[in-house]
Order: sequence, then structure tokens, then C-alpha cells
Amino acid sequence: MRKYLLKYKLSFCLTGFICVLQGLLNVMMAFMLANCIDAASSGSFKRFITALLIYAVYILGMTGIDILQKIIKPIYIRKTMTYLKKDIFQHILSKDIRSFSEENSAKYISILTNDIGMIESDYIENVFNFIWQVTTFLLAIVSVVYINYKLAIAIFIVSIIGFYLPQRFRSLLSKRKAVYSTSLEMLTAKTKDLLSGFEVIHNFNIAWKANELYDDINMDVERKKQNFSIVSGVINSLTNFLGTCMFVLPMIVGGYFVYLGTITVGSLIALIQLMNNLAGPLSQSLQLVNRINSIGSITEKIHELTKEEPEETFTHRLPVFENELSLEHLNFGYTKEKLALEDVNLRFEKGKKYALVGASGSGKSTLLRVLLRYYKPDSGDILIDGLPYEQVKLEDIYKQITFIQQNVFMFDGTLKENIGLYQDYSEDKLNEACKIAGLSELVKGLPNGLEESIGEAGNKLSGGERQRVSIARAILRGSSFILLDETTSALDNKIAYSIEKSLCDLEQMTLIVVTHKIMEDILKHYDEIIVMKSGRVIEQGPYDELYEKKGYFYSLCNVEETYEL
Ligand SMILES: Nc1ncnc2c1ncn2[C@@H]1O[C@H](COP(=O)(O)OP(=O)(O)OP(=O)(O)O)[C@@H](O)[C@H]1O
Repeated sequence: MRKYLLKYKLSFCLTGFICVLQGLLNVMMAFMLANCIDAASSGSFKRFITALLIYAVYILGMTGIDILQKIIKPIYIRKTMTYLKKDIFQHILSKDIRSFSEENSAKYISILTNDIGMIESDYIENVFNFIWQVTTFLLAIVSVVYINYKLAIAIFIVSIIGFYLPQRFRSLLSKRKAVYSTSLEMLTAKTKDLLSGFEVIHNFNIAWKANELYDDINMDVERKKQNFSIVSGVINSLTNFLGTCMFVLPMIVGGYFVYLGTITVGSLIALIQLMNNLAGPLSQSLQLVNRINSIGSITEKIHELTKEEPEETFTHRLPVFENELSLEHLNFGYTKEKLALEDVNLRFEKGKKYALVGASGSGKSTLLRVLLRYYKPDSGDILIDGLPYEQVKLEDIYKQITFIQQNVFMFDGTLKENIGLYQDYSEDKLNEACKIAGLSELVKGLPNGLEESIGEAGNKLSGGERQRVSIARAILRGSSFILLDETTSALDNKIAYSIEKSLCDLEQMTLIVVTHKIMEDILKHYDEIIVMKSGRVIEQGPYDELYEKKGYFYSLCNVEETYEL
């Protein structure tokens, strides 16, 4: 956290310096009062007026410093918080897809909202308050030593106790805060989940269940917040008690010294005022230390998120894909108990078109995820142009492969921005990509053509149109490979046919399509159909060959026909 605190060193030092000045002015108050009282009791009117004038200048100075602090501190906080959020967001975005999807996205949202809020209020603000209070306390101690050192020793002993005890409570408070922060994360995740399922909740009349789920987690969060507040409150009361002791003890000892004639009444008044600068700031500092330390768990979470990942170790570059991608005796399981891919042997040659078919759960999407390097195979080899796949720089792999999923992400922008993804492409290239992806008719019909805004998350487009946008993206990018996972599922058969045919006509493009549409017209365009069952490739070859074989693929075709009827 220090990295963020000291990012803007000058601003930090300036704000800290103003806090030190405030501490100094706090302590000076005692001497101002003593001076006024001494002047008033001296019988000299001139001395009294001078003392009052000095006091007025002091008050003006104090107000000026206070205003300055109200201006400088927000500037520092704005800069630091902006940097902190930007840094965390950049680290989230720079995660690789695999490690990003290991966490629920609500966790990231919670860090960027709830936890960041706590860092500002409990850490950054309190660091400055701490500087202010500690300066006041230390200068008050020096002043008390100056007035009477025996009294200072008594105060010092109470301070040591005052500092030691709250340290004992620190870890308890930090644990409660960690539990509270985790429950907030879960609340954010659950709220996001329930609101995303708004339509389903209404269609299926399960609002009662959604309310129940929300109530449970809401109550849990509030209970944990209450526990945290109770622990924090009790600790504060105890530290306040220590602060009161700090105030009362020197009063008793100081009164005794006046009785003995060791110090004057004027000094005693200054001492009484200084007590306020000892007891209050000490108890405040102790509470502030507790609150600053209570964000320990959040700091760890942020540290974990922003720690530099070890550099990717790769030994090969792959500027262009030239020949083939081959899989040899590949095994992979999400769990140790069950293999999702078993002894898969395949060759994907440059420019050829492959359709992956099979029953639901047969491993088609898993195969694509392994090809995207989201998961490492448990055993077996993948070679790309003869190079071991795992050792080729990931950036090169993603330049060669474009993955188009079922849910296409759309930015709130124009159609052109969404197709070109903010890169500059010539009109001709854009139109060509639209033509292949079957978007030309849509573009012609829009009042502003490609410049038409498509709304938040592309909500002005239909599901099929969004999928065609993603196909146009892939074509524009000029990848060697396109992996499609049920991408044409939202398209009617006629459009699906024309798009898949256009993609199959792209000579240089290697196409691997996961499809449930077992239709002769579409599948005949593929060089090879790969049939999967229970994680294994059980048949492969061109459509006619497989159909005539009258094996598993044949049965799939007939199921589909029966279904279509
Ligand atoms: N993240 C995961 N964790 C654990 N098991 C998973 C995970 N994803 C998929 N599986 C399991 O792996 C197997 C293969 O799933 P996969 O998604 O690859 O099938 P599929 O052929 O693409 O299915 P569909 O056609 O229904 O999309 C299934 O048994 C599935 O339950």
C-alpha cells in the first residue's frame, strides 16, 4: 500500500507537513492561553493588549492552515485514488483469460468499489490524521518536559501502557474486517447474479426465491458488519478509557506539585491545556492505528491482485501459421476423476475447414478451450507447425486464432467501432467483412449505416446480428484460425448456411466450428467432420464418407432429422 501512498511524494509531503503544522498550532494554544492569563494578572494593559493581538494572529494563522489543508488533502486523495483504481483495473485487464476466469468477476467489482472505499476512509485519510495527532502528542510531551520533567515521566508510563494494549486487539479487528469484506464481495456477486437473471426470475415466478436468497446474504453481511462495529466500538471505549487516565493522572500529579510550590499556577494552566493535547491525541492515535491496521486483509487482497506475474517463459515465436496444428494422444480432465478429453489425435491443416459435432457434454468446447490454452493438457502433445504449443508466445497464438463465442460482447458504440474494435480499416475492408459475415443488408437498412450506434451491450441488434458482428471482427483481423463455438446458434438456418458457406470459401482460413446443426447442406462444405463422444474422437472424415459408414454420425443425423420433423 505504501507504493500508492507515496506515488505522489510531493503532494504527500505537503499534506503531511500541513498536518505537522496543525499539530504545532494545537500545542501552541496552551502557551497562548498562559501568556494571556499572565498578561491579564500582571496589571499592565499594554502587555494584555499585546497578548491579545498575538492570540488573534495565532487564531488567523490556525484558520489559514486549516483552509489550506481542506484544499491540499482532497487534491492528494484524488490523485492517489485515481492511480490506485487505474492500477488495479490495469492489473485485472492484464490477467490471462485462464486466471481471470478462475475468480468471479464480482470479486473484482467489489475490490474496485467496496474495498477501495475502505482504503480511502480507513487508510489514506487516517494516515494524515495520525500524523496530525502524533505530532500534537509529541510536541505536548516536549512542552510538558519543558515545564516539569517529573510530570512528563508519569505521562510517559501511562502512554506506554496505552500503546501496548491496543496492539493486542489489532489482529482481532483485522480478522473481523476481513470477514466483513468477504461477505460484501459475496453480496455483490449475489446481487449481480440475481439482477442478471431478472427475466428468468419473472418468467418462472421465482421472485420469492430471489428475495429469500438476497435476504440471507443481506442479513449475513449486516451481521458481520455489526460484529465488526461491536469489536471496534469496545476497543475504542477501552482506548478512550486509557486516554482519560492520561488526562486525570497528570492533573492529580500537577495539582500536587502546585501544592508543594514546585510549579506556578500559570504553568499549571498551561499544563491543563496541554493535557488536552496529550490525552485526546493519544487515544485518537491509538484508534487510528487500529483502523489503519484493520485494512491489512484488504491490502493483502490488492497486493495479491497487483503483484507482478512471472514473465511468460516461451522459447518459440510464431509470426505466421504455415502448415498444421496437431494433437497427439491428448488427455485432459477438469477433475482427476473424469477425463473430458481422452486420447485425442487430430490434425488441423492450414486452410481446411473442420466441424466438431457430438452430443452435449462430449468435449467439443473443452477441445477449443485447450486449443486456446485456457487449460494445459494432462498428457499428450500439441504441436503448431512442429513447435511445442505450450512454448510458443501466447501473444503469437492469439494473433493467429480468433475465438468467437455464443455470447458476443458488444461495446456501447457504433457498428463500425464494434466491427473494427477501434482499429482503422479502409471502407472496402469493412464492407468486405460485412459481406462475408452476412451483415450487408443490415448495414444498408440502417439510417447511418456503419456509423449507427448499437446501444448498450449491442441491445439494438438481435442475437443473430451480434453473432454476425463477431464473425466480421474475425475476418477483419485476418487470423489464420477461426474457432467458432455454436456461434451460429442464434441464426436461422438460411443465414447460418450462407455465413458458414462464406467462411468455408475463405481459402487461407483454417476453420474449426463446434456445431449442433447436423444439416447436410451446411456440413458438406467442411473438409472434415470430427465426431466426438464422451471425450473421444470416434469418427472423422467428410460428410458423405461418414454418412455412408452408418455409424454414430449417421445416428446423429437421423436424430436431428426426426427432431426437425
Ligand atoms: N469448467 C468445468 N469444470 C468441470 N467440468 C466441466 C467444466 N466445463 C465442462 N465440464 C465437463 O466437461 C465435459 C465436456 O464439456 P464440454 O463443455 O466440452 O461439452 P460440449 O460437447 O461442448 O457440450 P455442449 O454441446 O453441451 O456445449 C462435460 O462432462 C462437462 O460437464
